[in-house]
Amino acid sequence: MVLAVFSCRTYSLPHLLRLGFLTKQPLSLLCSGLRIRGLSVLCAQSRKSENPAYAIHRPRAMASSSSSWELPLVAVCQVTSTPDKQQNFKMCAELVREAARLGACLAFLPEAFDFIARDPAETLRLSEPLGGNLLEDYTQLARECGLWLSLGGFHERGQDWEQTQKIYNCHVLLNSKGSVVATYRKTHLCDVEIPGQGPMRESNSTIPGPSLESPVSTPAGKIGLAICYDMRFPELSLALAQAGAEILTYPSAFGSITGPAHWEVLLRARAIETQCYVVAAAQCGRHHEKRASYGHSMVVDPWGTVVARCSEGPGLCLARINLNYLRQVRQHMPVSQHRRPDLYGNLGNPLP
Ligand SMILES: O=C(O)CNC(=O)[C@H](CS)NC(=O)CCC(=O)C(=O)O
Repeated sequence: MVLAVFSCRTYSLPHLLRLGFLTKQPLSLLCSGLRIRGLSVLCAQSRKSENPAYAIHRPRAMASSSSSWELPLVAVCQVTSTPDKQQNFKMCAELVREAARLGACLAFLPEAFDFIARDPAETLRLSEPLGGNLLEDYTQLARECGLWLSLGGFHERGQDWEQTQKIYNCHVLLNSKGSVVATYRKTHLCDVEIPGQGPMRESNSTIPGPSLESPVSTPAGKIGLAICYDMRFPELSLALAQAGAEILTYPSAFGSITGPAHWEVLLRARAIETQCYVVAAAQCGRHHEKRASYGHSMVVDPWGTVVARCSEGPGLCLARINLNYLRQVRQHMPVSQHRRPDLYGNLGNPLP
């Protein structure tokens, strides 16, 4: 059951359908709702998913803002990657197409959306260069759907593959024409041993990226790129915010022990201290015998409120990005002007 409140506005039928509401609504109710001017219309939608394999969590209706429907809508996709690349693409493509149908201008996929392998040797074997078949498939998907894609962590064979035989964990941003607009290679690698979670030795297969990327303008706002474990380093998020980021992204494959303890706290802290939106698409469920992820993809607003979230299983959630709200938060509490680099130095090097 999804509730949507339309307040004090008249919407065209195609607009509503593009927003994804009312698609399963009896036409009579749909039309009666549309005819009423200057009134709030409350629509209850019970949506029996044709595909019970994943869940859709729609944005909360923003009854107080009559213009909220014009704000950019973003979709956060949650999947369970396995070593089967084709199957993973199928699942991701299905969610991206659903995101486009619901009116999203940008869809976020998690770290390791391409695959999660059983060991470093398999990771290296399955990896591809940016110019490979998998990225070509995503280029076509972005074009077909007409939306931007944040591909949260691609196992990339870089230019140095022949010498190093190691890869980069590369966050790729595609525009709606399928062109690569930006790449960021994960700079903090996750080499940790948490009791009960199984050791993570990312550096066995992966080289740390050499630099941060300047935030990128998208239809939803200026996006600062990061990946998963990077969220534990507030210096990085402050550097991105200082360089103009309005949305920070942390596509992730968070562990099942650190997840319940740290995931939401870290994401909300990054949002509050930078006064940015934070978007975190996550892996969920069991990838193979040896590995599982926490899920709970979410969008946090610049005040620290979780405005959209998935639960444990595959699916997507949606949120609207309101940059006026972001500016208000920054105006009311101008923390960036109160910083004291004379006491603790500049946090993070300035970006180019
Ligand atoms: O392995 C791959 O194929 C892709 N890379 C990952 O999944 C990485 C390294 S193992 N995972 C994390 O960074 C989890 C961090 C985490 O769980 C925490 O910070 O608590």
